[in-house]
Parts: sequence; C-alpha cells; structure tokens
Amino acid sequence: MAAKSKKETPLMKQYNAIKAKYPDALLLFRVGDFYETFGEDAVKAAGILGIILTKRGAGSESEIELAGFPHHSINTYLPKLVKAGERVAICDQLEDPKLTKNIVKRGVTELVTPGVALNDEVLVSKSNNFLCSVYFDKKYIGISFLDISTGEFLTSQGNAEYIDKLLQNFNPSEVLVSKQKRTLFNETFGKDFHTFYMEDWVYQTDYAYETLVKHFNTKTLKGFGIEDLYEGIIASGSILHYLGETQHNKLQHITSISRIAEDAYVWMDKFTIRNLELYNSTNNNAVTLLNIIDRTISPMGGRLLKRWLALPLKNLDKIKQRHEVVHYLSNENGTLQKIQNHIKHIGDLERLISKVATAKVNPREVIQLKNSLEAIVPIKALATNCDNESLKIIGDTLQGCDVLRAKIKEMLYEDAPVNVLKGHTIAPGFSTELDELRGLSKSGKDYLDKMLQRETERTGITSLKIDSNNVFGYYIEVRNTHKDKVPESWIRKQTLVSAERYITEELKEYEAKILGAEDKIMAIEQQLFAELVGWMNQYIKPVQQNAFLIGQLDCLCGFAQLAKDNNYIYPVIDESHDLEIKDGRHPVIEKQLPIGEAYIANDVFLDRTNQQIIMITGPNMSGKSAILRQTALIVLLAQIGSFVPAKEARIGLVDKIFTRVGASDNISMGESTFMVEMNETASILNNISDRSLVLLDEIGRGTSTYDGISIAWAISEYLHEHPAKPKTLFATHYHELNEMTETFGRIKNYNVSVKELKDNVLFIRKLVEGGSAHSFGIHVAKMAGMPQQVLHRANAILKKLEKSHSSEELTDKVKTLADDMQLSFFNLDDPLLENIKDEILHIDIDTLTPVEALMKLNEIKRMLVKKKRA
Ligand SMILES: Nc1ncnc2c1ncn2[C@@H]1O[C@H](COP(=O)(O)OP(=O)(O)OP(=O)(O)O)[C@@H](O)[C@H]1O
Repeated sequence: MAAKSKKETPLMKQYNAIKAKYPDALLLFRVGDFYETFGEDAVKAAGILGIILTKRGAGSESEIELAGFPHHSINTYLPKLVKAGERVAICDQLEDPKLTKNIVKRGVTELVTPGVALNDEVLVSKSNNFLCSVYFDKKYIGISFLDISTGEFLTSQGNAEYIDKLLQNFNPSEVLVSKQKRTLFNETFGKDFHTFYMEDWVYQTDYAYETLVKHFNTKTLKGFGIEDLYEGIIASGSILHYLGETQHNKLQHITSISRIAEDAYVWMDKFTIRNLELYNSTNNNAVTLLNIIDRTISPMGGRLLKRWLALPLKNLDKIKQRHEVVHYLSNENGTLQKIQNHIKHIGDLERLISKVATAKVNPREVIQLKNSLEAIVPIKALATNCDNESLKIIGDTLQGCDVLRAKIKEMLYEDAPVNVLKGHTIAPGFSTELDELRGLSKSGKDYLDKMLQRETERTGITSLKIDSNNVFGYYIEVRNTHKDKVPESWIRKQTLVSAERYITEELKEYEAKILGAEDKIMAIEQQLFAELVGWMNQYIKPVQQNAFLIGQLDCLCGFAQLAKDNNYIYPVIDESHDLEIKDGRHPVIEKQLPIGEAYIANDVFLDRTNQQIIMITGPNMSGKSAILRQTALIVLLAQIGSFVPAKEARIGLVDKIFTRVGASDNISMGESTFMVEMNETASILNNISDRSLVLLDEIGRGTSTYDGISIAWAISEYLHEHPAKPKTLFATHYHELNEMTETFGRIKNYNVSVKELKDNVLFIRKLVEGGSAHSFGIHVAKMAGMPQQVLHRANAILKKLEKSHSSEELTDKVKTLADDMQLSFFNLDDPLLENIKDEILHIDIDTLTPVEALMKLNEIKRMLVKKKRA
C-alpha cells in the first residue's frame, strides 16, 4: 500500500505515485546507492531478506517503515524475493542526479515475477522456467507456455483433463488467468499454482491475434501451424501482453510459437505421471526416473530430456531414429567420449542468446557464448563424418557461426570482466581512438613514475610517493621526517599523523590528461560493447538452432552412456499390439537395492488375443507394484528413444499409458479416498484405445472387501469385453479374482512367488503362472514388528476365514469373530497372560496396603520380564 501522510516529502510523493501503479508488486525504489522499500513492502522485504527494518521520519507524522540494501547487491536479494513468490517492481533513477536540481526522475524499469525471470540466481539450469496463461472458453481451454530465459513459446488447447496434464508436465512457475475465472481455475486445477489474475479484456481474440502477428512481424499465424487454435491463440496473446506490462519489451529471441501436438505423443494423464514418479515424487527424497536416466551434460540437454520424458513419441520412424543413434554411439565409444567432452565446454547457449536479445548480457557471457560456439565446431565435424544418418543431419545443420565468433574474438579481451564499467573489455587493435586514449593514460602513468624519480633526486626525499584518492585526485606524499625538504612551489593539501600531502602544477596537468582519458575509455568501451550486442541480435536464430541440436545430441549421448553404464538393451519397436519383455527390470529400484542384493528380473507378455489381462496376486511387499511400474517404464523409455533395462524387449507401439493405484493415503480435495479412486479409474475406462497399456494396482482396496472385489471384478470384466482390448496388468490382494479366468479367456493368472517357511515367507520375486491361494499380509505385519498377540490372533482369524466358502458364511464368520474379539480381549491364548489375569482377579483390594500393591505389581512385572527373556 502507498504510504499516506499529510506532510509528504517530494520523494515520498514520487514514491506513492509510482507505487499506486504497481499495487500488487513489491517496489524496490532506488535512492542514491540504495534500493529502498517502504511501508508494508519494507516489512515483507525485511522478513524475507533478513535485513533491518527501520523507520523513516521516526516519531513524526510521516513516519513509515523502511528497509533497504545497497544497489550492487540486487543480484543477491532479488532472487530471494522472487523465490518467495513476490512480484518485484524495480524502480530506477532515470537521469543522472548530478545533472538535475529537481528531484531525480524515476520509473519502473522491470517487473520481475516468478514466471518472468532472466536472473541466473532465480533460474535452475536444467529446468525451464515457464510462464503460463490459461484461457477458459465454453468448449475448450486454451493454454500457452513461454520461457523468457530460453525463448521457447508453446501453445495448445483441449479439455480440462488435457490441460491439467500439461500443467503437470510443464510445471509453470506462474499461471496467468482472467480475474473472472479465478474460482473456475482453482476448482478445475487446484490451488497449488502461483497465479496472477489479469483483466478480462486481455483475453480477446482480435487483441490476442494482433499482439502475436505484431510480435512475429507476420500477416497471419498460419506459418506456425496454430491458426486454427482459437483458444490457444488467446492464451498466447495474453502472455505477450503480460510481458509488455512487466516492461519486458526486448523479445527478439522469441522467434516462433509452436503447437504442442496432442496426437503426436503418448498420452499419460497426471495420475500416471505422478504414480510413475517420472520427475517428481510426493516424497521429496525419493529418486525419480529422471534422476536415474539423466546423463546429459549441458543445460539444454537437461531441459530437453525433461520434455522428452513428458512427451514420449508415437511416431515409429522418429523413435527408431533415436534408437539408431543411441545404438551407434554406444558402439562407437571413441566418438561418444569425444562428443561428450566437447559438450562439456558448451554453456547455456539458449539463455546466453536470450540475454543478448534482452540486452542483459555482460562481456564475460559474450566470451562464454563464443567459446561455446567454438566447441561446436569439432562436434559438427564429428557428427558429419559419422556413419549414422540422423547424426549426419545434426552435423550438417549445426552452424559454425564463424563470423560471429571472429567478431567477438576481434572485439573483446578473452578475460573480459563481468562488468563493462571495470574496463579491459574491448580488445586492443579494434578502435584506434580507444588505443590512443589507453596509450595516453598509460604514458601519463609512466610520466608520473618518471616525475617521482626526478623529484626524489631533486629534493633528496627518499620516501616520496605519488598516489591518488577521490577527494583531491593525485598528490605527492612526504613523511614528516622530510617535511623541511619540500620545495616552496608545492601546495599542501592534507596533513596526516605521520605525513603531509601536496599537489603541484605539473601533477594536476597530467592528472587531467589521465583522468580525462580514463573517462573517455570507459564511455567508448561501453558504447562499443553495446554495439556488439546489438549486432549479435542477427545471430539469435542460428544460435537457438544450435542450442536445440546440441540439446538433442546431448540427450542421445546420455542415452548411450546410460545404456552402457546400466546394461540396457536395444528394444524392438513395431506396429504390432504385443508387449514382450524378457528379464525386465525396474530402472529405479534396481539402483536403490542394498549392496549385494540383485534385482530379480521378470518376463511380461501381453497381447490382444490370448493374454490381454494379467491378474497378479502375491503377498504384500512381494514386488507386484514393481512389476507393474517397470512394464510402464520400459515402454516409456523405449518410446522416448532410450534403450531399456531388460534382456529383450519387443514393444508394439503404445499410445496411452494409464496407471491407477488403489487409494490408501491418497486423500485429496476433501473427497473420500474411495471416491477419488473410482473417479480416476472411470477416466481410464472412458479413454482406452487398442494401443493402451493399463496398469491397475490394488484398485478397489479403498472400500470393504466385498465391494472391493466386486468393483475390481467389474473393471476387469469391462476391460476384457471392451472392443479395444487394452493390454492390462492388474495387481491385487483379492485372490478371489483368480476365478475370473474360468469365464474370461484372455485373463491369465500370475503370482509373484514366495517361499513359505515355518512361520515366515521368503520373497523370491519371480512372476510365475497361476493364482495364489491366500494373502500373506500377516507375515509382513510380523516383519514390521507387530506385537505377538495381534499376530497370533490374526492367524487364528485367518484360518477360520479360509475355511469358509460362501460369502454369507464368510460375513457371518467375520461378525462372530468380531464379537469374539471384543468379549475375549483378556482371553488371549497366552498362558502367561492367563496367569496374570488370575493373579489380578484374586487380589482383595479392600485389604491391600500400598506397599503390598507395589510388591504385587513388581511380581507381575517379573513374570513378564522372565517371559520376554525366555
Ligand atoms: N524384482 C525385485 N527384485 C528385488 N527387489 C524387489 C523386486 N521387486 C520389488 N522389490 C523390493 O520389494 C519392495 C516392495 O515391492 P512392491 O512395492 O512392488 O511390493 P507389492 O507386492 O506391490 O507390495 P504391496 O502389496 O504391499 O503394495 C520394493 O520396494 C523393492 O525394494
């Protein structure tokens, strides 16, 4: 809020006027060498940054909270504010304070928000930082994503489920929504996103279209293939509008917009992405698939791999091309190593060139850009000479950018500084004027050295020193012991404890030359550097293209490296509907096992004629979920172009992967867990295709046993009878479902084998044909340290239950058993407990003294301790 007071100083008046324009941003107000915050902003900033909160005009009527930091610390403090979710308006001095008698003109030069950041400290190198905009229309929802730090701009449209999935995949840092759709957005997509609400008028077709064609300088949007995306266009236009509002007007690096083609990629809904823990996990410490497979070296590769993982391919040729490159590179170790070594020297090309476009690049970064492009030269040569078509194309398409590199080399010192004002930016030989001034400045300094020598000899003062400070420039310093030898012509300027400082006519003359030259040098260096950056803008597209190609190459090299390190194989991928995995492994679990423990590989075969649905039973912890997930992950890895953890794999192209895990700890949005589970499952049943892979893990367990069995049965039956005949793996505790094979020909029973020992089970973890007779939950309870009495009782109940056959009988049994349980709480089978019970019942409380009571208690305790030791 703006600070209000009757006695407003001119500065506060200016502050309040600017703040009123940015009411929802935290305003950093430049005053001299400081950025100040006032009022509520100051309270917030002090809290987030841990800086001191003081008061301006303390005690007076215009008292207001104040917190600030030195302007040069902006890169330390700004990211902290943005990471804390603040929108930060940076208000700078727009004129040189020395040149005006009035109050300095100030204005907001940039509005930094979580989705619009170019600052290295805010950005994570291997992650995109997407700003997103969502537009709700009657039929579809439009969405667009823009990463201003890399220039990527994408759009799409679809139903709520699809948009939800995209939001999950792209994980935007900030989502723009029209003010009027605030509630609708929260209801549809939840409240986890950092949202900003814009005026409704921004979301209009004509305005959006105009904004986009104006930005791209085209007549239509046809060339981008998004012309018919009515809702997508509105969402995209609104993003550009927002960038304008936040003072981001240098956007030449946003060179195109592309459509996220829904049909081109494997459909995975958000539950599946979550369940498979592809790149996020509900458990922060959990290792994700991305952690295991990411062998990329460059930031571009890291970001692209995430995208590939979110959008696995459905196009057979494209998948095969990637596999062929991985195959080639994993066999050509020398080439792989060489390419990877060169990639190590490539910086974040995409973000560097974006900084060029936004004029935020510094000299050192331009050198980095040049060196990165230099590292591409040998990569281009290696790829072009490869014996693989796709690599050759990458090699041919990579741009040498010779002129750009030569120009940077010609213009800049190799060790140019971060700050152009530090000097030593423009290389010698580029500008005659600059070289002359540098010569002058240097000769001026040489002259001073000579002068010092001459004066020392003339005066006989041995400790004579020439130095300079900000107050009176160059001076000669004489220690007190030699004061009497100072010539009369010298003018005394300053007296220190042990020395005096003088100036001379000659000294001042040369000072003017040196300082004048230095000021000019600085101005010329700044100007030439700005010219270079402006000139570099013509290279935005080729550099972006290089960045993309290097990202691809990096991902493919990463896959080859992964295949070698983790023993992955070349999967066969075809148009069939079969899925045949021999000795498949879970890529993440196999890496997490304790040393010495080997992952037990398993075969899985599914088709649409004989074995469409596999019903997997087995005790808890036996590895059912692992088999389900590894099957999905193997398919997914194959379709992003990677090799897979198996001995052999033949995969008929999959177009949708669904996984559902029965609700247990899955409570969300206030609905009952069972309801959530059923909703999620319903969405599968409504979307299946003949190329879908469905994985159901303990579906139905969120309700009572009989409900659960009935629902699981009905779902399996539906999937079996559905004309699409989707390939399905169903893990369940309900061994009753094994009976389905009698009626449904394409359902097959398997179980994850275990060996039953006397009173324990040994997990073999092999998937074998056949159902299992009962659940082993009690054994797991034992392993978990459940008290003996409970285990004992559970076994007794289980035995009785297993004897029953009809469901009615079963229900009756369960009921009587429950009654039994209540009545006989004390009637535990343990003879010791019986003894204790007797002891207690025989105590005559009326005649018992306190000491006797304690002794009795001690006796009981001893009985128990004895038992425990035995
Ligand atoms: N094939 C395997 N080889 C080695 N260890 C395995 C294998 N499969 C699973 N495990 C280990 O066993 C643990 C339990 O596996 P998983 O969660 O798949 O069991 P589950 O049968 O689904 O259990 P629940 O029914 O309780 O969900 C895993 O976390 C993993 O550590």
